[in-house]
Amino acid sequence: MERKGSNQSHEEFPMNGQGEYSYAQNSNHQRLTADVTKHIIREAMLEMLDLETVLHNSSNVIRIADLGCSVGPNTFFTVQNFIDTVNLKSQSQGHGLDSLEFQVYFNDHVGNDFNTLFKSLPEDKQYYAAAVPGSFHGRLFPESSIHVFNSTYALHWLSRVPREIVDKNSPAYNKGKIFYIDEDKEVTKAYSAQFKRDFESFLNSRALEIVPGGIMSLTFLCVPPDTKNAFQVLSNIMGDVLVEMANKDLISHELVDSFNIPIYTPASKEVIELIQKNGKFEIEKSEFLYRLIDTKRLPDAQKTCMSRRAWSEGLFKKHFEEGIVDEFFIQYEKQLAEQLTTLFPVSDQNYKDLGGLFVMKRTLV
Ligand SMILES: C[S@@+](CC[C@H](N)C(=O)[O-])C[C@H]1O[C@@H](n2cnc3c(N)ncnc32)[C@H](O)[C@@H]1O
Ligand SMILES: [Mg+2]
Repeated sequence: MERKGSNQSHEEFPMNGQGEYSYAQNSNHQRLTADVTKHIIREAMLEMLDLETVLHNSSNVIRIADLGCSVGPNTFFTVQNFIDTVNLKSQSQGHGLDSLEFQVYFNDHVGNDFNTLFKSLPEDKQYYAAAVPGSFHGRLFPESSIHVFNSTYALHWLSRVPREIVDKNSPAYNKGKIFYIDEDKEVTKAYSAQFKRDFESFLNSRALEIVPGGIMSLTFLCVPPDTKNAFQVLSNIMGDVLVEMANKDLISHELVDSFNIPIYTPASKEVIELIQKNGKFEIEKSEFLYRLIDTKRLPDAQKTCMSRRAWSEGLFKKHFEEGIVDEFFIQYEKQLAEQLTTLFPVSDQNYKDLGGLFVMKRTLV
């Protein structure tokens, strides 16, 4: 049997597929983002997309891939927006609606619940659906085969926990914490370096797979300038709860020390620099989502806990004994109830729903 806590380099932590804590039932925030970004993506795409160029007179099939699609329903909504937009463009370029066919590839880790995803495909969908299992940090498609790439709320996942932060002899060893804080320069540096390696390899793979003139839209956690990193604050409260549980001998300190969340929330500047350094994509739009989403919602401890549980439960179950996971989330919700309104006063407009949207076009080669 796999030893608990021994597998920090393993990269796969799929969202919950079904039930009360499922991603489908606890991804409203991501859905809200999709609503907000829909029009920006559409506008940018109408501006940038040239069907004559991307189809290259070879076929009438448009291939769209959603990377890190999870189990739905958000991915269906996102994909439909791309199809509607391509159809609009097609009309305006005089192609006529009937001439185009759509192939949609749903990508996620092999362990993703693709059955749940495919069982809930919209009945009236206007595309052919296929699954593409595997990590988007590497190659997924043949060269020059995809016209539109999308990824929503997935690219902040690292391919692994950075080596240094679990190495007891490294200055970046993250003892007693499960995430980075900006003040801890060595740990932050290790996280940032891992993101850089991962994002570079993502961009290199996509640059090969997308056709010249193809469109890529990326939305993920990322920190606009001068903004409080709410994701970081909420993650470190998780760490405090674990340390508290270890102090009560419910889990071992060793297990807490070796546990780390493999997510990085880059600064928007870091992302833009990496795209520019890669040189294969021209950015048409970069927007910060915190300005766009309604910030008047009260922080709600239960909802916050549920939505974080939907994406993180797999991580916890893999590392700790399954029996303590419920107790952990009960304690976490209690802590959130005590701290949320003080940490994030409603009057503070600068912390919520941080994220970045980057819409770009593959340069012509
Ligand atoms: C928070 S969900 C987002 C789902 C959906 N895109 C949405 O907006 O609701 C993140 C998804 O990214 C997937 N993911 C993370 N890293 C990945 C990787 N390297 N390759 C493929 N999928 C990945 C996770 O398995 C998860 O299903
Ligand atoms: Mg740790």
